[in-house]
Amino acid sequence: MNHSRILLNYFKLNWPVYSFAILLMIISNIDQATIPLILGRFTDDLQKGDISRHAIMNYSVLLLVVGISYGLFFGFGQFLVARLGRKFEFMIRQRIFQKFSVLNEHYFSKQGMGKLLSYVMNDVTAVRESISQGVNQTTNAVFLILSSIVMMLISAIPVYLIAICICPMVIIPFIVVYFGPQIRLRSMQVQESLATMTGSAEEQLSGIRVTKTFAIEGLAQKRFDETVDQIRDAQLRLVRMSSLFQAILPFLGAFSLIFSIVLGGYLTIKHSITLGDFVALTLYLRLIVNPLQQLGNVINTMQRSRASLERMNNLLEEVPDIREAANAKKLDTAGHIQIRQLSFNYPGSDRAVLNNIDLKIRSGTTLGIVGKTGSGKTTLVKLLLRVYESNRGSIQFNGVDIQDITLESLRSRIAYVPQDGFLFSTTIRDNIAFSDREAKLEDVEIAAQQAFIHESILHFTDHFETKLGERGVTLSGGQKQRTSLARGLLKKAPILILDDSVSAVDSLTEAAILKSLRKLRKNKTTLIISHRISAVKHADEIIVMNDGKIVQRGTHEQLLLELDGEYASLNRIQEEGLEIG
Ligand SMILES: Nc1ncnc2c1ncn2[C@@H]1O[C@H](COP(=O)(O)OP(=O)(O)OP(=O)(O)O)[C@@H](O)[C@H]1O
Repeated sequence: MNHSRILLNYFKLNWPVYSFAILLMIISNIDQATIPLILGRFTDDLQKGDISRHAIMNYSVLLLVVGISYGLFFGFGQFLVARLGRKFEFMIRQRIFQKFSVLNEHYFSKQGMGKLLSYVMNDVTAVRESISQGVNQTTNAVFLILSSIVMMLISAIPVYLIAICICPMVIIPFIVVYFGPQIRLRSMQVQESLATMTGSAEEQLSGIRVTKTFAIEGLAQKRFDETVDQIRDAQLRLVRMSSLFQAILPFLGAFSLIFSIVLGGYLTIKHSITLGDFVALTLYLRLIVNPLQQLGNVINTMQRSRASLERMNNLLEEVPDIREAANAKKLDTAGHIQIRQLSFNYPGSDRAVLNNIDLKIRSGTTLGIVGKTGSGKTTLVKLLLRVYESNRGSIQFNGVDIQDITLESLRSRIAYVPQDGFLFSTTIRDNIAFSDREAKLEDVEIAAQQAFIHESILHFTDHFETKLGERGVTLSGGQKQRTSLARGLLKKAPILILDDSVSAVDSLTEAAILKSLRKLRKNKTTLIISHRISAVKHADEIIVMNDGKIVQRGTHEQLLLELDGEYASLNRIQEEGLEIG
């Protein structure tokens, strides 16, 4: 896999601006490389003693022109490169987010939110910095070194003297080859530990309420501290290695200068070169040390960002587990839902969560699903929504296999109300009108009435415009569930799935909601998952699930007749408060 492809594509797309910026920087470096030459000539003129006021003036103006033009060219070139870097950052963040929206639940549960946040924040920034610094500093360094060498050759400094003085710096590429991979490995460890810390911070903050009620802030702190310690250790290992690498470069530069004063000084005394040449030579060598160090910096940054680039690239190339078939069709009518011999295990697990499920949900009927926790009820719904998919057995909507239906049309035909419906930090109205941002306030109000949350909303100062979340109102568990239910009802989908959606609501309100739903969903397909018999007893059919299998099916009355059955036991406990058999 070519990890640099994202960068290459970006460079290809923006090559005119990059070329122009690089040209500006090349000119600025040529400018800068003339300074030692000018100072060398000035020294020679000074030594000859025939320097006039006019000549001093000329040298001054020349240096001023060089300084100003250097500043202009260099500044504008750098600005263009930095701007392109920011554009890259912006574009990649958008692409990553687009990718997140097509990836499936399995990917998110496998990766963890903290890691994914770290991709969006740390990795993208690391790559952007490496592009900007890479282009700026590499261009500067390479062209300053080249122009300096050319200028030295143009002057009367003997080639052998230049070669000897530059000799110690030739070792630099070998040092880079030695240090590069080690720096890369250590920087990968830093990025990994940063991601772990972000994940831990995210988890600790999300669970802060639980932590506080259990009074275990100390334990939470300890867990977080461990991740910070990991970062510190990884950072220190990286800093040690990079500092050693960075220190060797100027050290070699100092060697070059020693050579120049020993050999150059000797040649000056012998009058083989002029004092001006000697001054120019030392100035050039000084001038070259910085760009060489810059090259080191660039290599360091590049090595560091390679790991980030690799992760970003892997993410962008991640193929969603669930994809639409090329010839997928829109689901026009939801129709009957037919499930045949459906079995399923979650990716990476060999435990069958669903086992040979055979079920027909006739269009316009209500199906009740009960069963112990972990018996596979929610999993069945996830397969109906194609959040996960199984290759054992089949699901058909209106006679069409689920895999031949477009994901958008499938999911827009189903309104799913989970037990813990997530509410966004926006207004109550926006939360309810989630599936249709253009919905009229009137429709939002009707949905709220149907979910029996309307009255509570009117108690808030801003009514439906009340903000929820961080800087807004916090709803109770039951209010949250009813808001989430209103969101599902507003969708007016042909299929409604309530997954334990009113479990946090008091019994009286629950009964009222269910009664109103029966009217509302008359002749519309509805699936009600619940632990309470009262929620499903009016359903046209009820299935009882146990360990991934349907162990009983029938109407409420039929199931009650099976006295030894799970359903009758559950009913006895709930209705009559009796112990199981
Ligand atoms: N993403 C997942 N990865 C692996 N296993 C999972 C995943 N989600 C659920 N499971 C497992 O699948 C089994 C069935 O879970 P499911 O959520 O379908 O049960 P449920 O009947 O809806 O339970 P409840 O009544 O408590 O909501 C459980 O053992 C659960 O641990």
